[in-house]
Amino acid sequence: MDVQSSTSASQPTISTLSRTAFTAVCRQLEEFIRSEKTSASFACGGTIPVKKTVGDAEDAGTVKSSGPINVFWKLKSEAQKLTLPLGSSVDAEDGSDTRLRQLVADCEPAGFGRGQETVMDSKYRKARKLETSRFATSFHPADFGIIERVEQVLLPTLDKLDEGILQIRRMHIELYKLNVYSGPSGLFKSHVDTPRSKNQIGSLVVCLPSPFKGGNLIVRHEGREVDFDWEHQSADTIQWAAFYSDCDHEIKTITDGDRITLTYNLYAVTELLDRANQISAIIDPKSFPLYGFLKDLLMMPGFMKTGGVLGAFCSHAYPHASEDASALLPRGLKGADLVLYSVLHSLGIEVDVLPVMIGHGYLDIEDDWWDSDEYTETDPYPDPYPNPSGHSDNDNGNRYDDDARVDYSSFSKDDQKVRKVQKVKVNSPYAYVDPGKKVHVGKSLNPYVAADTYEDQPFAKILKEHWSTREYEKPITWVTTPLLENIKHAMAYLAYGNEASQARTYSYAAILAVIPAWNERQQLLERVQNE
Ligand SMILES: O=C(O)CCC(=O)C(=O)O
Ligand SMILES: [Fe+2]
Repeated sequence: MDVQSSTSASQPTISTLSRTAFTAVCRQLEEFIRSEKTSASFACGGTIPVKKTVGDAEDAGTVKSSGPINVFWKLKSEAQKLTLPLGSSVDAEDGSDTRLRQLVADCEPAGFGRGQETVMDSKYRKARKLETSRFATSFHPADFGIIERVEQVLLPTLDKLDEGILQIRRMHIELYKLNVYSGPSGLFKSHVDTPRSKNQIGSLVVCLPSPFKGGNLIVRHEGREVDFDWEHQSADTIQWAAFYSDCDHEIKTITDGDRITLTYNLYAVTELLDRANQISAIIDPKSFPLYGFLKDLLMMPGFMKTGGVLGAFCSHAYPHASEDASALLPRGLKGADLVLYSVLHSLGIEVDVLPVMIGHGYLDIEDDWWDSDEYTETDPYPDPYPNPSGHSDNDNGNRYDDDARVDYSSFSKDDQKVRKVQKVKVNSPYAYVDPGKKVHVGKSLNPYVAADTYEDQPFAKILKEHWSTREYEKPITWVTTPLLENIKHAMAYLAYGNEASQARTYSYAAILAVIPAWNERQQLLERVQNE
Protein backbone atom coordinates (compact mmCIF):
# COMPACT_ATOMS: atom_id res chain seq x y z
CA MET A 1 0.00 0.00 0.00
CA ASP A 2 1.23 3.48 -0.78
CA VAL A 3 2.06 5.77 2.05
CA GLN A 4 0.40 8.63 0.30
CA SER A 5 -2.36 6.69 -1.37
CA SER A 6 -4.86 9.49 -1.52
CA THR A 7 -2.69 11.95 -3.37
CA SER A 8 -0.54 9.73 -5.51
CA ALA A 9 -3.49 8.93 -7.73
CA SER A 10 -3.24 12.33 -9.37
CA GLN A 11 0.17 11.49 -10.86
CA PRO A 12 -0.09 8.02 -12.25
CA THR A 13 3.04 8.23 -14.40
CA ILE A 14 5.63 7.97 -11.63
CA SER A 15 5.22 5.21 -9.13
CA THR A 16 5.39 6.10 -5.47
CA LEU A 17 7.72 4.22 -3.15
CA SER A 18 6.02 1.29 -1.51
CA ARG A 19 5.41 1.65 2.19
CA THR A 20 8.21 -0.81 2.86
CA ALA A 21 10.64 1.12 0.68
CA PHE A 22 9.59 4.40 2.24
CA THR A 23 10.11 2.90 5.68
CA ALA A 24 13.54 1.74 4.65
CA VAL A 25 14.66 5.17 3.45
CA CYS A 26 13.29 6.82 6.57
CA ARG A 27 15.28 4.36 8.64
CA GLN A 28 18.40 5.21 6.66
CA LEU A 29 17.80 8.90 7.09
CA GLU A 30 17.40 8.36 10.81
CA GLU A 31 20.71 6.48 10.86
CA PHE A 32 22.44 9.43 9.17
CA ILE A 33 20.98 11.86 11.66
CA ARG A 34 21.87 9.56 14.52
CA SER A 35 25.48 9.27 13.46
CA GLU A 36 25.67 13.04 13.16
CA LYS A 37 24.40 13.20 16.73
CA THR A 38 26.85 10.71 18.11
CA SER A 39 29.82 12.40 16.53
CA ALA A 40 28.83 15.94 17.49
CA SER A 41 30.67 17.42 20.42
CA PHE A 42 28.81 18.96 23.33
CA ALA A 43 31.75 19.73 25.60
CA CYS A 44 35.44 20.48 25.37
CA GLY A 45 38.21 21.33 27.74
CA GLY A 46 41.89 21.99 28.24
CA THR A 47 44.70 22.72 30.64
CA ILE A 48 47.17 25.55 31.07
CA PRO A 49 50.23 24.90 33.24
CA VAL A 50 51.00 27.66 35.70
CA LYS A 51 54.57 28.78 36.33
CA LYS A 52 55.07 29.94 39.88
CA THR A 53 57.51 32.67 38.97
CA VAL A 54 56.01 35.64 37.20
CA GLY A 55 58.84 35.96 34.70
CA ASP A 56 58.29 32.42 33.47
CA ALA A 57 55.08 33.19 31.66
CA GLU A 58 55.42 33.38 27.90
CA ASP A 59 54.68 36.42 25.80
CA ALA A 60 51.12 37.13 24.84
CA GLY A 61 50.29 35.62 21.47
CA THR A 62 52.26 32.45 22.01
CA VAL A 63 51.07 31.75 25.50
CA LYS A 64 51.11 28.09 26.43
CA SER A 65 51.47 28.60 30.14
CA SER A 66 50.35 31.19 32.61
CA GLY A 67 51.97 33.11 35.40
CA PRO A 68 50.27 33.19 38.82
CA ILE A 69 46.67 34.37 38.85
CA ASN A 70 45.43 37.17 41.06
CA VAL A 71 41.96 37.44 42.50
CA PHE A 72 40.96 40.79 43.99
CA TRP A 73 37.95 41.41 46.15
CA LYS A 74 36.73 43.81 48.72
CA LEU A 75 36.20 43.22 52.40
CA LYS A 76 34.35 46.15 53.91
CA SER A 77 36.18 48.87 52.06
CA GLU A 78 39.56 47.21 52.05
CA ALA A 79 41.01 45.65 48.91
CA GLN A 80 42.10 42.02 49.22
CA LYS A 81 44.30 39.99 46.95
CA LEU A 82 44.92 36.28 46.64
CA THR A 83 47.58 34.92 44.34
CA LEU A 84 47.28 31.36 43.05
CA PRO A 85 48.92 28.89 43.21
CA LEU A 86 49.52 29.40 46.92
CA GLY A 87 53.08 30.36 47.73
CA SER A 88 53.70 32.06 44.39
CA SER A 89 53.02 35.60 45.53
CA VAL A 90 55.87 38.06 45.16
CA ASP A 91 54.81 39.65 48.43
CA ALA A 92 57.21 38.45 51.10
CA GLU A 93 54.60 38.46 53.88
CA ASP A 94 52.26 36.45 51.71
CA GLY A 95 50.42 34.28 54.23
CA SER A 96 48.56 32.99 51.24
CA ASP A 97 46.78 30.23 53.06
CA THR A 98 45.22 32.79 55.40
CA ARG A 99 44.17 34.81 52.36
CA LEU A 100 42.57 31.80 50.77
CA ARG A 101 40.59 31.20 53.97
CA GLN A 102 39.66 34.86 53.94
CA LEU A 103 38.39 34.62 50.36
CA VAL A 104 36.28 31.58 51.21
CA ALA A 105 34.91 33.36 54.27
CA ASP A 106 34.06 36.47 52.27
CA CYS A 107 32.06 34.52 49.69
CA GLU A 108 28.34 34.12 50.23
CA PRO A 109 26.62 30.73 50.33
CA ALA A 110 25.47 29.80 46.82
CA GLY A 111 21.95 28.55 46.19
CA PHE A 112 20.43 27.20 43.01
CA GLY A 113 17.21 27.57 41.08
CA ARG A 114 14.25 25.28 41.36
CA GLY A 115 11.78 26.65 38.87
CA GLN A 116 11.21 30.29 39.80
CA GLU A 117 12.63 29.97 43.31
CA THR A 118 16.13 30.25 44.69
CA VAL A 119 16.77 27.36 47.02
CA MET A 120 19.45 26.84 49.67
CA ASP A 121 19.92 23.14 50.19
CA SER A 122 23.44 21.98 51.02
CA LYS A 123 22.58 18.40 50.06
CA TYR A 124 22.05 19.57 46.50
CA ARG A 125 24.57 22.36 46.26
CA LYS A 126 27.24 23.15 48.78
CA ALA A 127 29.31 26.02 47.49
CA ARG A 128 30.18 29.64 48.06
CA LYS A 129 30.15 32.43 45.53
CA LEU A 130 31.20 35.95 44.71
CA GLU A 131 29.20 38.03 42.25
CA THR A 132 31.14 39.92 39.59
CA SER A 133 30.33 43.17 41.34
CA ARG A 134 32.52 42.00 44.22
CA PHE A 135 35.66 40.67 42.57
CA ALA A 136 38.11 41.02 39.70
CA THR A 137 40.77 38.71 38.35
CA SER A 138 43.90 38.92 36.27
CA PHE A 139 42.88 35.79 34.36
CA HIS A 140 41.21 36.14 30.99
CA PRO A 141 40.32 33.18 28.74
CA ALA A 142 41.19 35.16 25.61
CA ASP A 143 44.87 35.21 26.65
CA PHE A 144 45.10 31.46 26.22
CA GLY A 145 43.09 30.90 23.06
CA ILE A 146 40.24 29.36 25.03
CA ILE A 147 37.60 31.42 23.25
CA GLU A 148 38.77 30.35 19.79
CA ARG A 149 38.92 26.74 20.84
CA VAL A 150 35.41 26.78 22.31
CA GLU A 151 34.14 28.63 19.25
CA GLN A 152 35.52 25.93 16.98
CA VAL A 153 33.95 23.09 18.89
CA LEU A 154 30.66 24.53 20.10
CA LEU A 155 29.92 27.17 17.51
CA PRO A 156 31.00 26.03 14.06
CA THR A 157 29.80 28.18 11.21
CA LEU A 158 28.23 26.40 8.31
CA ASP A 159 28.23 28.03 4.95
CA LYS A 160 25.05 29.22 3.30
CA LEU A 161 23.05 30.12 6.31
CA ASP A 162 21.85 33.07 4.26
CA GLU A 163 21.76 33.75 0.55
CA GLY A 164 24.76 35.68 -0.66
CA ILE A 165 25.67 36.86 2.78
CA LEU A 166 27.44 34.69 5.21
CA GLN A 167 26.44 34.89 8.81
CA ILE A 168 29.45 34.17 10.93
CA ARG A 169 28.59 33.16 14.42
CA ARG A 170 30.97 34.44 17.03
CA MET A 171 31.26 33.72 20.68
CA HIS A 172 30.72 36.44 23.19
CA ILE A 173 31.88 35.63 26.69
CA GLU A 174 30.96 37.15 30.02
CA LEU A 175 32.41 36.50 33.46
CA TYR A 176 29.56 35.33 35.67
CA LYS A 177 30.66 34.09 39.11
CA LEU A 178 33.53 32.99 41.25
CA ASN A 179 32.63 29.80 43.06
CA VAL A 180 34.44 27.87 45.76
CA TYR A 181 33.62 24.25 46.52
CA SER A 182 35.50 23.11 49.61
CA GLY A 183 36.23 19.78 51.24
CA PRO A 184 35.00 17.65 52.84
CA SER A 185 31.53 18.07 51.40
CA GLY A 186 31.31 20.70 48.64
CA LEU A 187 29.22 19.54 45.67
CA PHE A 188 26.62 20.51 43.09
CA LYS A 189 24.27 17.76 41.99
CA SER A 190 22.84 17.32 38.53
CA HIS A 191 21.47 20.53 37.04
CA VAL A 192 21.32 22.57 33.90
CA ASP A 193 22.56 26.14 33.81
CA THR A 194 19.70 28.59 33.65
CA PRO A 195 20.05 30.66 30.47
CA ARG A 196 20.72 34.31 31.26
CA SER A 197 19.73 35.51 27.80
CA LYS A 198 18.17 34.14 24.65
CA ASN A 199 21.58 34.09 23.04
CA GLN A 200 23.27 31.98 25.66
CA ILE A 201 24.56 28.74 24.18
CA GLY A 202 26.90 27.49 26.85
CA SER A 203 28.98 27.83 29.95
CA LEU A 204 32.70 27.91 30.53
CA VAL A 205 34.23 26.84 33.82
CA VAL A 206 37.82 27.75 34.60
CA CYS A 207 39.35 26.01 37.57
CA LEU A 208 42.14 28.04 39.20
CA PRO A 209 45.27 26.35 40.56
CA SER A 210 44.53 25.25 44.10
CA PRO A 211 44.84 21.67 45.34
CA PHE A 212 41.70 19.65 45.99
CA LYS A 213 40.50 16.08 45.92
CA GLY A 214 37.38 14.78 44.17
CA GLY A 215 35.20 17.41 42.51
CA ASN A 216 34.90 15.79 39.07
CA LEU A 217 32.74 17.77 36.68
CA ILE A 218 30.54 15.41 34.72
CA VAL A 219 28.72 16.72 31.67
CA ARG A 220 26.03 14.69 29.92
CA HIS A 221 24.19 14.88 26.65
CA GLU A 222 21.97 12.31 24.97
CA GLY A 223 23.31 9.37 26.90
CA ARG A 224 26.96 10.35 26.49
CA GLU A 225 29.09 11.87 29.22
CA VAL A 226 32.41 13.62 29.64
CA ASP A 227 34.19 13.40 32.97
CA PHE A 228 36.51 16.31 33.76
CA ASP A 229 38.77 14.91 36.44
CA TRP A 230 40.78 17.85 37.71
CA GLU A 231 42.03 16.56 41.06
CA HIS A 232 45.46 15.36 39.96
CA GLN A 233 46.66 18.56 38.35
CA SER A 234 44.70 20.89 40.58
CA ALA A 235 47.70 22.33 42.46
CA ASP A 236 49.60 23.87 39.57
CA THR A 237 47.36 23.94 36.49
CA ILE A 238 44.47 25.97 35.20
CA GLN A 239 41.88 23.53 33.89
CA TRP A 240 38.82 24.47 31.93
CA ALA A 241 35.70 22.99 30.44
CA ALA A 242 33.01 24.41 28.18
CA PHE A 243 29.69 22.82 27.35
CA TYR A 244 26.34 23.66 25.84
CA SER A 245 24.05 25.15 28.41
CA ASP A 246 21.32 22.57 27.99
CA CYS A 247 23.70 19.80 29.06
CA ASP A 248 23.02 18.24 32.37
CA HIS A 249 26.09 18.42 34.64
CA GLU A 250 27.17 17.85 38.20
CA ILE A 251 30.16 18.36 40.47
CA LYS A 252 31.05 15.34 42.56
CA THR A 253 31.91 15.82 46.21
CA ILE A 254 35.11 17.70 46.95
CA THR A 255 36.61 15.65 49.74
CA ASP A 256 39.57 17.87 50.50
CA GLY A 257 40.96 21.30 49.63
CA ASP A 258 39.28 24.14 47.72
CA ARG A 259 38.04 23.98 44.14
CA ILE A 260 37.98 27.60 43.00
CA THR A 261 36.29 28.28 39.69
CA LEU A 262 35.45 31.21 37.50
CA THR A 263 32.29 30.62 35.50
CA TYR A 264 31.49 32.42 32.27
CA ASN A 265 28.36 32.60 30.16
CA LEU A 266 28.87 31.96 26.47
CA TYR A 267 26.67 33.73 23.95
CA ALA A 268 26.28 33.32 20.19
CA VAL A 269 26.28 36.56 18.26
CA THR A 270 26.26 36.95 14.51
CA GLU A 271 28.43 38.95 12.26
CA LEU A 272 27.62 39.44 8.60
CA LEU A 273 30.41 38.89 6.13
CA ASP A 274 30.07 39.13 2.39
CA ARG A 275 31.51 36.32 0.36
CA ALA A 276 34.70 38.20 -0.43
CA ASN A 277 35.58 38.08 3.23
CA GLN A 278 34.84 34.47 3.94
CA ILE A 279 37.22 32.77 6.22
CA SER A 280 38.53 29.34 5.49
CA ALA A 281 37.46 27.72 8.75
CA ILE A 282 33.89 27.56 7.55
CA ILE A 283 32.47 24.12 7.09
CA ASP A 284 30.65 23.39 3.86
CA PRO A 285 27.38 21.50 4.36
CA LYS A 286 28.25 19.46 1.26
CA SER A 287 31.07 17.88 3.23
CA PHE A 288 28.62 15.97 5.42
CA PRO A 289 27.59 12.46 4.29
CA LEU A 290 24.04 13.48 5.13
CA TYR A 291 24.14 15.96 2.26
CA GLY A 292 24.73 13.34 -0.40
CA PHE A 293 22.16 11.01 1.11
CA LEU A 294 19.45 13.65 1.24
CA LYS A 295 20.23 14.88 -2.24
CA ASP A 296 19.89 11.35 -3.65
CA LEU A 297 16.68 10.90 -1.72
CA LEU A 298 15.20 14.06 -3.17
CA MET A 299 16.22 12.94 -6.64
CA MET A 300 14.09 9.82 -6.33
CA PRO A 301 10.80 10.76 -7.96
CA GLY A 302 8.94 8.28 -5.79
CA PHE A 303 10.15 9.73 -2.51
CA MET A 304 7.39 11.93 -1.14
CA LYS A 305 6.21 12.23 -4.71
CA THR A 306 3.35 14.52 -3.85
CA GLY A 307 5.33 16.43 -1.26
CA GLY A 308 5.43 16.12 2.49
CA VAL A 309 7.12 17.28 5.63
CA LEU A 310 10.07 15.57 7.27
CA GLY A 311 10.36 16.11 11.00
CA ALA A 312 13.37 15.41 13.20
CA PHE A 313 13.52 16.14 16.90
CA CYS A 314 16.42 18.37 17.84
CA SER A 315 19.16 16.86 19.88
CA HIS A 316 19.49 19.98 22.04
CA ALA A 317 17.05 22.05 24.03
CA TYR A 318 16.91 25.76 23.37
CA PRO A 319 16.05 28.62 25.65
CA HIS A 320 13.10 30.68 24.65
CA ALA A 321 11.44 33.80 25.92
CA SER A 322 8.14 35.38 25.19
CA GLU A 323 9.12 38.02 22.68
CA ASP A 324 12.45 37.37 21.17
CA ALA A 325 12.55 33.62 20.82
CA SER A 326 11.92 33.43 17.12
CA ALA A 327 15.03 35.52 16.54
CA LEU A 328 17.08 32.88 18.33
CA LEU A 329 17.03 30.18 15.72
CA PRO A 330 18.74 29.17 13.55
CA ARG A 331 21.50 31.37 14.99
CA GLY A 332 21.61 29.46 18.25
CA LEU A 333 21.53 25.97 16.75
CA LYS A 334 23.97 23.56 18.31
CA GLY A 335 25.91 20.54 17.16
CA ALA A 336 24.07 17.98 15.08
CA ASP A 337 21.00 20.22 14.85
CA LEU A 338 23.03 22.82 13.02
CA VAL A 339 24.34 20.20 10.62
CA LEU A 340 20.88 18.93 9.71
CA TYR A 341 19.49 22.43 9.35
CA SER A 342 22.34 23.62 7.15
CA VAL A 343 22.30 20.58 4.91
CA LEU A 344 18.57 20.96 4.27
CA HIS A 345 18.92 24.69 3.77
CA SER A 346 21.75 24.29 1.31
CA LEU A 347 19.59 21.89 -0.70
CA GLY A 348 17.09 24.70 -1.11
CA ILE A 349 14.52 23.09 1.17
CA GLU A 350 12.21 25.25 3.28
CA VAL A 351 13.19 24.42 6.83
CA ASP A 352 11.79 25.59 10.15
CA VAL A 353 12.86 25.07 13.72
CA LEU A 354 9.77 24.95 15.88
CA PRO A 355 8.89 23.88 19.40
CA VAL A 356 7.00 20.67 19.75
CA MET A 357 4.61 19.46 22.33
CA ILE A 358 3.90 15.80 22.21
CA GLY A 359 0.39 14.57 22.77
CA HIS A 360 -1.29 16.44 25.53
CA GLY A 361 1.80 18.32 26.56
CA TYR A 362 5.04 16.61 27.20
CA LEU A 363 3.70 15.07 30.35
CA ASP A 364 1.51 12.80 28.32
CA ILE A 365 3.66 11.12 25.78
CA GLU A 366 3.47 7.70 27.29
CA ASP A 367 0.86 6.34 24.99
CA ASP A 368 1.60 8.56 22.06
CA TRP A 369 4.44 6.60 20.60
CA TRP A 370 4.07 3.63 18.47
CA ASP A 371 5.56 0.64 20.17
CA SER A 372 6.96 -1.43 17.36
CA ASP A 373 6.77 -4.64 19.38
CA GLU A 374 3.05 -4.74 18.96
CA TYR A 375 3.20 -5.22 15.23
CA THR A 376 3.86 -8.26 13.18
CA GLU A 377 6.35 -8.93 10.44
CA THR A 378 3.69 -9.12 7.77
CA ASP A 379 2.75 -5.49 8.15
CA PRO A 380 5.97 -3.75 9.02
CA TYR A 381 4.51 -0.31 8.76
CA PRO A 382 0.98 -0.20 10.08
CA ASP A 383 -0.89 2.97 10.76
CA PRO A 384 -0.08 3.52 14.44
CA TYR A 385 -3.24 5.52 14.92
CA PRO A 386 -5.88 3.90 12.82
CA ASN A 387 -8.88 5.98 12.07
CA PRO A 388 -11.94 4.45 13.79
CA SER A 389 -13.91 4.80 10.57
CA GLY A 390 -11.47 2.45 8.91
CA HIS A 391 -10.35 5.01 6.34
CA SER A 392 -6.82 6.21 6.52
CA ASP A 393 -7.10 8.63 3.66
CA ASN A 394 -7.09 11.84 5.62
CA ASP A 395 -3.60 13.03 5.04
CA ASN A 396 -4.04 16.71 5.51
CA GLY A 397 -2.90 16.16 9.05
CA ASN A 398 -5.37 18.37 10.76
CA ARG A 399 -7.36 15.93 12.75
CA TYR A 400 -7.39 17.20 16.24
CA ASP A 401 -8.13 15.24 19.30
CA ASP A 402 -8.99 17.30 22.31
CA ASP A 403 -10.28 14.64 24.64
CA ALA A 404 -8.21 14.79 27.79
CA ARG A 405 -7.24 11.23 28.53
CA VAL A 406 -4.89 12.37 31.22
CA ASP A 407 -5.82 14.09 34.38
CA TYR A 408 -3.45 16.98 34.01
CA SER A 409 -3.87 18.21 37.56
CA SER A 410 -2.47 14.97 38.90
CA PHE A 411 1.05 15.96 37.80
CA SER A 412 1.60 18.66 40.32
CA LYS A 413 4.65 17.07 41.96
CA ASP A 414 7.98 16.99 40.18
CA ASP A 415 8.67 13.38 41.01
CA GLN A 416 5.32 12.30 39.64
CA LYS A 417 6.10 13.99 36.40
CA VAL A 418 9.41 12.27 36.12
CA ARG A 419 7.97 8.88 36.96
CA LYS A 420 5.29 9.32 34.37
CA VAL A 421 7.80 10.33 31.78
CA GLN A 422 10.06 7.38 32.48
CA LYS A 423 7.40 5.09 31.11
CA VAL A 424 7.72 6.59 27.66
CA LYS A 425 8.35 4.03 24.99
CA VAL A 426 11.10 5.25 22.82
CA ASN A 427 12.56 1.93 21.81
CA SER A 428 10.86 1.83 18.45
CA PRO A 429 13.41 2.57 15.76
CA TYR A 430 11.43 5.54 14.60
CA ALA A 431 7.93 6.77 14.94
CA TYR A 432 5.55 7.66 12.22
CA VAL A 433 3.34 10.02 14.11
CA ASP A 434 -0.01 11.05 12.84
CA PRO A 435 0.34 14.81 12.57
CA GLY A 436 -1.91 17.22 14.36
CA LYS A 437 -3.40 14.51 16.46
CA LYS A 438 -0.37 13.59 18.48
CA VAL A 439 2.38 16.11 18.03
CA HIS A 440 1.65 19.77 18.21
CA VAL A 441 4.07 21.94 16.38
CA GLY A 442 4.01 25.52 17.55
CA LYS A 443 3.98 28.38 15.06
CA SER A 444 7.02 29.95 16.60
CA LEU A 445 9.17 29.35 19.63
CA ASN A 446 7.19 31.93 21.46
CA PRO A 447 4.04 30.30 22.81
CA TYR A 448 5.51 27.50 24.82
CA VAL A 449 3.66 26.40 27.93
CA ALA A 450 5.57 25.63 31.09
CA ALA A 451 3.84 22.76 32.80
CA ASP A 452 4.15 24.18 36.29
CA THR A 453 2.28 27.33 35.46
CA TYR A 454 -0.85 25.75 34.15
CA GLU A 455 -1.28 22.81 36.44
CA ASP A 456 -4.92 23.30 37.18
CA GLN A 457 -6.23 23.97 33.72
CA PRO A 458 -7.49 21.32 31.37
CA PHE A 459 -4.97 20.78 28.65
CA ALA A 460 -7.26 21.50 25.73
CA LYS A 461 -7.87 24.96 27.16
CA ILE A 462 -4.17 25.65 27.59
CA LEU A 463 -3.51 24.57 24.08
CA LYS A 464 -6.17 26.84 22.66
CA GLU A 465 -5.02 29.85 24.61
CA HIS A 466 -1.28 29.50 24.38
CA TRP A 467 -0.46 27.49 21.35
CA SER A 468 -1.18 28.34 17.83
CA THR A 469 -0.45 25.13 16.03
CA ARG A 470 1.47 25.33 12.82
CA GLU A 471 -0.47 23.49 10.21
CA TYR A 472 1.41 22.05 7.32
CA GLU A 473 -0.46 21.17 4.18
CA LYS A 474 1.10 17.75 4.12
CA PRO A 475 1.51 15.23 6.91
CA ILE A 476 4.71 15.20 8.94
CA THR A 477 6.82 12.08 8.75
CA TRP A 478 8.89 11.95 11.91
CA VAL A 479 12.23 10.34 11.20
CA THR A 480 13.60 10.50 14.70
CA THR A 481 12.13 9.96 18.12
CA PRO A 482 12.96 12.27 20.99
CA LEU A 483 15.32 10.57 23.41
CA LEU A 484 13.94 9.42 26.70
CA GLU A 485 16.89 11.08 28.38
CA ASN A 486 16.01 14.39 26.78
CA ILE A 487 12.50 14.22 28.03
CA LYS A 488 13.62 13.39 31.54
CA HIS A 489 16.06 16.23 31.43
CA ALA A 490 13.44 18.59 30.13
CA MET A 491 11.68 17.83 33.39
CA ALA A 492 14.86 18.46 35.32
CA TYR A 493 15.23 21.83 33.64
CA LEU A 494 12.05 22.93 35.24
CA ALA A 495 13.27 21.66 38.55
CA TYR A 496 17.00 22.39 38.89
CA GLY A 497 19.04 25.21 37.43
CA ASN A 498 22.08 27.08 38.65
CA GLU A 499 19.79 30.10 39.05
CA ALA A 500 16.08 30.54 39.50
CA SER A 501 14.59 30.88 36.04
CA GLN A 502 12.82 34.04 35.05
CA ALA A 503 10.96 34.12 31.79
CA ARG A 504 13.39 31.78 30.12
CA THR A 505 13.24 28.05 30.13
CA TYR A 506 14.28 25.43 27.67
CA SER A 507 12.09 23.67 25.19
CA TYR A 508 12.68 20.91 22.75
CA ALA A 509 12.30 21.86 19.17
CA ALA A 510 12.06 19.95 15.94
CA ILE A 511 13.53 20.60 12.55
CA LEU A 512 10.78 20.49 9.95
CA ALA A 513 11.59 20.34 6.28
CA VAL A 514 8.92 20.95 3.67
CA ILE A 515 9.67 18.58 0.82
CA PRO A 516 8.11 19.84 -2.40
CA ALA A 517 6.29 17.45 -4.72
CA TRP A 518 8.48 15.79 -7.34
CA ASN A 519 7.33 18.03 -10.17
CA GLU A 520 8.20 21.12 -8.12
CA ARG A 521 11.51 19.97 -6.73
CA GLN A 522 13.12 19.05 -10.03
CA GLN A 523 13.98 22.68 -10.70
CA LEU A 524 15.37 23.11 -7.26
CA LEU A 525 17.60 20.08 -7.68
CA GLU A 526 18.87 21.28 -11.03
CA ARG A 527 20.01 24.45 -9.34
CA VAL A 528 21.78 22.54 -6.58
CA GLN A 529 23.32 20.24 -9.17
CA ASN A 530 24.82 23.13 -11.07
CA GLU A 531 26.52 24.72 -8.10
O1 LIG B 1 32.45 24.56 38.92
C1 LIG B 1 32.05 23.86 38.01
O2 LIG B 1 32.70 22.92 37.53
C2 LIG B 1 30.69 24.11 37.40
C3 LIG B 1 29.87 25.05 38.20
C4 LIG B 1 28.46 24.96 37.79
O3 LIG B 1 27.98 24.00 37.30
C5 LIG B 1 27.63 26.14 37.98
O4 LIG B 1 28.08 27.09 38.62
O5 LIG B 1 26.51 26.14 37.48
FE1 LIG C 1 26.24 24.59 36.28
